[in-house]
Amino acid sequence: MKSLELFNISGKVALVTGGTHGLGMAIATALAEAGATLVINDLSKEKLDNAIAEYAAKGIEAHGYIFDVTDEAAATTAVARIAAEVGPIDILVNNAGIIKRIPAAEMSLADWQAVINVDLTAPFIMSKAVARSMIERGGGKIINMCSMMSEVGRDTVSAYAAAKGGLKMLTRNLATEWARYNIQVNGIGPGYFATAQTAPIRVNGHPFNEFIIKRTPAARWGNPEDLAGTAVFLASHASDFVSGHVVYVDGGILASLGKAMNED
Ligand SMILES: NC(=O)c1ccc[n+]([C@@H]2O[C@H](COP(=O)([O-])OP(=O)(O)OC[C@H]3O[C@@H](n4cnc5c(N)ncnc54)[C@H](O)[C@@H]3O)[C@@H](O)[C@H]2O)c1
Ligand SMILES: O=C(O)[C@H](O)[C@@H](O)[C@H](O)[C@H](O)CO
Repeated sequence: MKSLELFNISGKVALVTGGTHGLGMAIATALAEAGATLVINDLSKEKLDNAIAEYAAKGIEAHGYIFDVTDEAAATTAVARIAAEVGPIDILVNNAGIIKRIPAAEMSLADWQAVINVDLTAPFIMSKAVARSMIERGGGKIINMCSMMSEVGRDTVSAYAAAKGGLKMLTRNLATEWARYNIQVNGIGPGYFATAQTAPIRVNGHPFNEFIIKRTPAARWGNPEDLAGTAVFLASHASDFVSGHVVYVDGGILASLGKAMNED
């Protein structure tokens, strides 16, 4: 295979959970542009309908399925329906995620568990739901959406950091168990990206907004499209001997200690 052909994923079925907007939509768009048949999921019909129209405007046909990724029975049923109606899933992107920014000492157990359920337990549920068919068919690709918080902490995001750190280790463990079946399990660790999730801390004049621009060596927020190349790489034959890694797409944040106040 010639090198660029390695990135062609024509004929593959890709499911992007929570793929109705933001980072999920950017990744899903990249996978569809590289040839994949696109399936997206989210919690509401309204979100799916809006997203399907947005994909259609880009010339992409997206198949939408409503289910909660934390509900094992619903997720397993949906994966079987997708296999019957669209085709068995070759590429799973565990993208659906939530964050609750609450100081640890004030966080309720219910809030903690909600974050762990969506950000850590659901990727386990979804990976398990697709694995048997991938094993039977000789391989597959699983991509987990990790975070800067897979590596470092920050005030107010203890549950999110625990989940995303756990997701990095789930990635390594599933990679270990399933490499023998030609299933590659990897993660993408986005730095700080301009999406709805970061909207509350991205407003002009907000100290965190200034901090991120200063703290990121590339001196900007990421645009969702910055993830496209990494997503296609990890979904394609180009990464067939790459497993258990998290690729950080962060404008250099993790490589850098940052600057002191007077070092501008
Ligand atoms: N935005 C960033 O800067 C950033 C950085 C690093 C990692 N991430 C991660 O990337 C992923 C996508 O981020 P985003 O900013 O686009 O998020 P987002 O909140 O904009 O979108 C996530 C989607 O997941 C859906 N979802 C939530 N719970 C669900 C459930 N139980 N079942 C099905 N769908 C559910 C939501 O409805 C939403 O549409 C998340 O996992 C997030 O933690 C985001
Ligand atoms: O409050 C926060 O610090 C942010 O929301 C992060 O958690 C990012 O969304 C992202 O996951 C970083 O990689």
